[in-house]
Amino acid sequence: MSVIAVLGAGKIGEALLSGLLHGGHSPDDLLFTERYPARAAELTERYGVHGVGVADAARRADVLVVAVKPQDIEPVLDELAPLLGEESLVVSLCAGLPTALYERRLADGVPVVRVMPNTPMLVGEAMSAVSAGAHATAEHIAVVKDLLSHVGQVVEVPESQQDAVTALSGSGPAYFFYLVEAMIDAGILLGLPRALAGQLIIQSAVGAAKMLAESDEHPVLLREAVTSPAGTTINAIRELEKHGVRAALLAAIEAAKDRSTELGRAHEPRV
Ligand SMILES: NC(=O)C1=CN([C@@H]2O[C@H](COP(=O)(O)OP(=O)(O)OC[C@H]3O[C@@H](n4cnc5c(N)ncnc54)[C@H](OP(=O)(O)O)[C@@H]3O)[C@@H](O)[C@H]2O)C=CC1
Ligand SMILES: O=C(O)[C@@H]1CCC=N1
Repeated sequence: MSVIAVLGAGKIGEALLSGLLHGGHSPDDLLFTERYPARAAELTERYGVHGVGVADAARRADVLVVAVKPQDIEPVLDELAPLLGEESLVVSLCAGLPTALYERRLADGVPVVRVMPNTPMLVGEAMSAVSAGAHATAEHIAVVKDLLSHVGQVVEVPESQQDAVTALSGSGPAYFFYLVEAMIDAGILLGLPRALAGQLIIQSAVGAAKMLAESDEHPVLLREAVTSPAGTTINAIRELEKHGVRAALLAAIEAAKDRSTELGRAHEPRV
């Protein structure tokens, strides 16, 4: 099995380590780098995976997964540049950062695959989208797809769609958590105990997600089946429409896509 090093084991890096371990990877085949020794020690204790320096990771790993914040990428590229060659495989999870950035900064021919995953990776339910950079072959894509298939579903998309994917599925779990949080608050408003409101809404979300995943029916039809004539649901839907919730979602997701594009532009060469 290939050795995988996660550079920057924060929220998504840790989710990947945890997901891969749950998916059957051995801790001996995983490495990570972290800036602070206390964070590294915490991860080693939690997962039995070893923290190493970037040079060690580059030497020992077959696949280097970059999971630092886009704003922190420059020093990581400086460190990696003299260490990697065509036999390496770099996988970037960073929102907005194009494969061309890595290709400009790393040695000629280093293959790079851009991936947008999401945090349900922690429970083996990630949605990941992969795109090949200029030097990544079908074999590199197959390696990355296989890796990510241990922690959820994987699709391949043209890199030109990655900012939109980031706004939809990369950030997507946050929108659902936000809705659940607001709906639990509605339960509180109606006088229910918080624990009960939480149970009612979370199980409704799980059930609705399962129906969406397992039935062939369009979400509109699933919603219509809940919306009885002159019943309760239509009163709620009228309020959602009145408050522009659909338009708010369109605008919110467009704003997330714009930010992803902006994060990439921040690293374009100055002319
Ligand atoms: N969170 C999410 O849901 C998703 C995030 N992503 C992408 O993943 C990347 C990471 O995001 P997220 O996990 O949320 O962010 P975090 O800040 O939680 O994780 C980044 C980690 O990288 C560490 N780090 C920074 N620089 C270095 C370095 N030079 N060497 C080693 N470690 C370093 C940070 O340490 P320190 O804390 O000390 O700064 C931190 O632990 C981003 O690019 C983001 O766009 C993609 C999909 C989903
Ligand atoms: O908010 C962010 O920038 C990252 C990328 C997608 C999800 N979280």
